Amino acid sequence: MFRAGPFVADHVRPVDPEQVQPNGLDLTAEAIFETGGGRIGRDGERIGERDPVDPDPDADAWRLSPGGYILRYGERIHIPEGHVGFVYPRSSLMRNAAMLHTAVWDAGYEGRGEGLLAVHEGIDIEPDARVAQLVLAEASHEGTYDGSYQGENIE
Ligand SMILES: O=c1ccn([C@H]2C[C@H](O)[C@@H](COP(=O)(O)OP(=O)(O)OP(=O)(O)O)O2)c(=O)[nH]1
Repeated sequence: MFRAGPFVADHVRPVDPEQVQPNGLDLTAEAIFETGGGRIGRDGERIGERDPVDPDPDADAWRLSPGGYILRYGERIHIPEGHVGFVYPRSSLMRNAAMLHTAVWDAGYEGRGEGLLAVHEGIDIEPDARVAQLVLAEASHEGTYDGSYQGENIE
């Protein structure tokens, strides 16, 4: 069973009331990076160097041309035990021919995670704008997340 938005909100900080949705919680864009040069190996992986994209001060927005970017969410997310998380793009993002590609959010994970922002036609995104939605589904699991991204981007 997927949990309601207010339950998801209890596991995310900070949260503004307008982020709480019927079935999940909207996530905001905190930073956007260009990247490249990573490697996925049989026994490990290397994440490519990050180059932050600066917002255009005149437009008060990241002015993104077509390409792939890493987007970091502004919220600290904790996936509670007994659950698994999924992130979807806001449909407004998708309707502007941009997409967030995401992976599985494991029980026990805590951090400010990231997604792959694919821009197909060019788009302006304002810093701290809502771009995605986190949903939590009840799930059985063996153990909890203890990988290299545990606690990422938390001061
Ligand atoms: O779109 C996503 C999906 C997941 N995560 C976070 C939560 C998840 O628990 C963690 C690790 O994800 P995953 O297990 O898929 O990563 P991995 O590459 O297999 O790393 P590890 O070896 O640490 O499991 O990254 C994100 O930031 N973005």
